[in-house]
Amino acid sequence: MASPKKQLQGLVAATITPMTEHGEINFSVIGQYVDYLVEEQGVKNIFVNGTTGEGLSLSVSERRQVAEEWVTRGRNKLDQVVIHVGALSLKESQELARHAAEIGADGIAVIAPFFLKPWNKDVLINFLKEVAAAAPALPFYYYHIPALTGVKIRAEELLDGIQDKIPTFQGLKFSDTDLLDFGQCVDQNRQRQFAFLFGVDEQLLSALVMGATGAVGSTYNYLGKKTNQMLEAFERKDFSSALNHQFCIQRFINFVLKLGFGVSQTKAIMTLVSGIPMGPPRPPLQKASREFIDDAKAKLKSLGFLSSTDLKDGNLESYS
Ligand SMILES: CC(=O)N[C@H](C=O)[C@@H](O)[C@H](O)[C@H](O)CO
Ligand SMILES: CC(=O)C(=O)O
Repeated sequence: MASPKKQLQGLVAATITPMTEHGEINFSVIGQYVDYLVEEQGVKNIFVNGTTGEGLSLSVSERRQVAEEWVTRGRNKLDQVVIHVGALSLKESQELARHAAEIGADGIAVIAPFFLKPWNKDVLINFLKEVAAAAPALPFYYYHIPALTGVKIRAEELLDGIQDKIPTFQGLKFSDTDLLDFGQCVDQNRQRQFAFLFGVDEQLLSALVMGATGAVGSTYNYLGKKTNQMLEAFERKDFSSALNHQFCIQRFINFVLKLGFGVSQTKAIMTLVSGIPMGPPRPPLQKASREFIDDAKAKLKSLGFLSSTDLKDGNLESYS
């Protein structure tokens, strides 16, 4: 069993993998990035090499280096560093799990393999179990993201009896809008000290009502402060303020979703708000358009997420 650790709570930023204009990983800005999250956004947990981090577009060697850099730079600054180690190859996934343990990460997360897919709960559990066993001292999180993996096995079903199979199981990152499934995960596991981490940032308040203990998301990179205000309002049972904060966040996310929003756009927005150059995404993804950036910038400004002194356009010069 994993050593009883402090439960993963509050906001977890799904980190972006910064890249150079030539498509190589830009390790040099990760130190600054850690400081930015902690000092400017009040976010002290990270989720590395996930969807936002283009984890599945990196080589195994790159994933190891990225994980190591975040753990090193985050030491004594971050509370927890969770590494996503999911891969299509069980061997690769196990290698990454072992590596996460070696470098002193605080946990590992795994998505369902999405090419040759598990067709039922037991088959999926078996795969996850083999990965978890490669890092027997690390808390294990299942990353449920059916829209991207195509694996629609309900999380509620998966969690039923999971600790018997995976003794290090510690929680769920739930990136889906099915609040019945999410609520039942919480309801049926109340006796257990699991972390229930919600992954749809624009609906977090509803998930808090349903029992979420934290959240992992891309927007906490740059809307962490605002989202923390929502969490605080919820804590003190000031639901009308909490709702106002959620609506404000929704106005931004709704706006960008309509323009077309994904990892590329997240990289551009983070560059704009933090001033730290995130660079382009890796193919098949393509850089966000100049038009997207102009529109997003105007929206961020009008919602008060970007003060005019924050504008660090220099880093966006390569967008055209
Ligand atoms: C599919 C995806 O990347 N989801 C992210 C995390 O799970 C979220 O943080 C979204 O980016 C966010 O909720 C906006 O839709
Ligand atoms: C959003 C998220 O959790 C991810 O990028 O994996």
